[in-house]
Amino acid sequence: MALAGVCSAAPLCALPQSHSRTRVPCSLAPSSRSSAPHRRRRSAAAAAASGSNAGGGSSSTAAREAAVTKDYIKWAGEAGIVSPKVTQAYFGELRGAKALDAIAPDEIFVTVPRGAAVVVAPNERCPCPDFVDPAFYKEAPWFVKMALLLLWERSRGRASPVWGYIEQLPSSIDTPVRWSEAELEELQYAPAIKEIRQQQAAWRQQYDKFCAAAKQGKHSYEDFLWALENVRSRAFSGPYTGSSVGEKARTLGLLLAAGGAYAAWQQLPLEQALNGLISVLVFNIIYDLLLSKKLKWYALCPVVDAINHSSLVESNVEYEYFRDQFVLSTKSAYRAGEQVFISYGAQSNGSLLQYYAFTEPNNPNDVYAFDAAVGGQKLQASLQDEQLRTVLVQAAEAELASKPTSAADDERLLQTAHLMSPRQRAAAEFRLEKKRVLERAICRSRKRLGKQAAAA
Ligand SMILES: C[S@@+](CC[C@H](N)C(=O)[O-])C[C@H]1O[C@@H](n2cnc3c(N)ncnc32)[C@H](O)[C@@H]1O
Repeated sequence: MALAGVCSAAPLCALPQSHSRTRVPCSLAPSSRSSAPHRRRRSAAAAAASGSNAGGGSSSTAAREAAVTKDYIKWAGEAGIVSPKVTQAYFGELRGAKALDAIAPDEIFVTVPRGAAVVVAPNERCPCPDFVDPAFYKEAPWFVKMALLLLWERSRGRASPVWGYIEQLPSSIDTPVRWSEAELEELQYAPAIKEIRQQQAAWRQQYDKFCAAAKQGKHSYEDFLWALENVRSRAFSGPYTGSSVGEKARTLGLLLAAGGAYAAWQQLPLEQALNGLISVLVFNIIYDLLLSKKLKWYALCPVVDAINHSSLVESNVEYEYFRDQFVLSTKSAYRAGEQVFISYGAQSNGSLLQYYAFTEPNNPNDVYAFDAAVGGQKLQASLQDEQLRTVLVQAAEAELASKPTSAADDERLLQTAHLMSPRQRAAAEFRLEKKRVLERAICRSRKRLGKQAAAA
């Protein structure tokens, strides 16, 4: 899931009202209805307790999962997370969040203090220099930094402030980064296969670098994947707003102490020295809010990230600057007992499969990219609308015809999905949706061509 764009629900000039809701929106970094291979993704703790990673439906597994959920809820409360209207629940095989009470549109129903989240901020010093070489941390991309933080926090066990969160994370997500070449080919979609191959190579490279930079113990590639997959399927990002007000207040305390000493030394009236210091502080805050929007920060927000995706809903994860907390609201209303959804952003099925391991049926953000050359001829920029459309329709039809299976074949296969491996099933769902995107585009274009011909 990526944290989004622009700033603040409250106007920036509202700065002096330091308890106004100055918020910065976030979105889930690069979405129940699909049947992803990892649908029943047990928590690391539940899997460890049974000594296996495979999903299972036994009553002892259910009991362990219930215990993990109970621990998680307890931990969340102690960490200051406020979410009285939602709880973790299973919807078939898929874990998600259930409304315990009616949730109104725009109501804030989850509040997560920054201290209960795992955060990567720009230019921040490596928080775990005993765990990994800070030089590697500094140069690593944000998702590797966050994966390192997860591994570090996990290694601390109950001493970690986020142990309750880490315990309930899925033990494995089985995104296509783990798939073999033959399994990837089943996707029947070249752009996705290419991206996943690149990701496989890049993650391996990062792992090798991590092994060289690790200062504590040995870490398997499986451990590294666990962390990266959780990060890529759960993190939010947003415009960076600088250090929190709490940190600013501590800085102010130091400045005041220094200011007092300075005033004494210079024989200046204390007030005058403090005025200067306070304006420095205000300037810093204004600077953070106004100028640092382009810098991004990333957060794993417990409870918020327990909620599944639907591209049919609108939701907001925002950071309240002055309260130093993340808050969640949606534009939808939910009744008690219903599954709650949020949006991870406008993501195509390519990115949903690659990072979240599922495909959303009828995803309005799905696209189909292909090389539109027909009969060896490249498209001419000078083609008129109608000609262009005709060529595109032909190219799209040729593309569909080139597939090893038709949409009807895939639909038939999926009728007996229980006979397929989870990866085969995920691949079939994905390629069927891609074919539907092409078919809809062809159908629309043919209609338009028909109208144009009738009008001529
Ligand atoms: C942010 S987590 C959401 C909570 C997660 N289901 C859990 O058990 O912790 C994102 C993951 O949830 C699953 N997920 C979210 N929305 C889904 C959907 N609409 N259909 C299937 N799986 C979904 C995917 O496995 C995805 O990687």
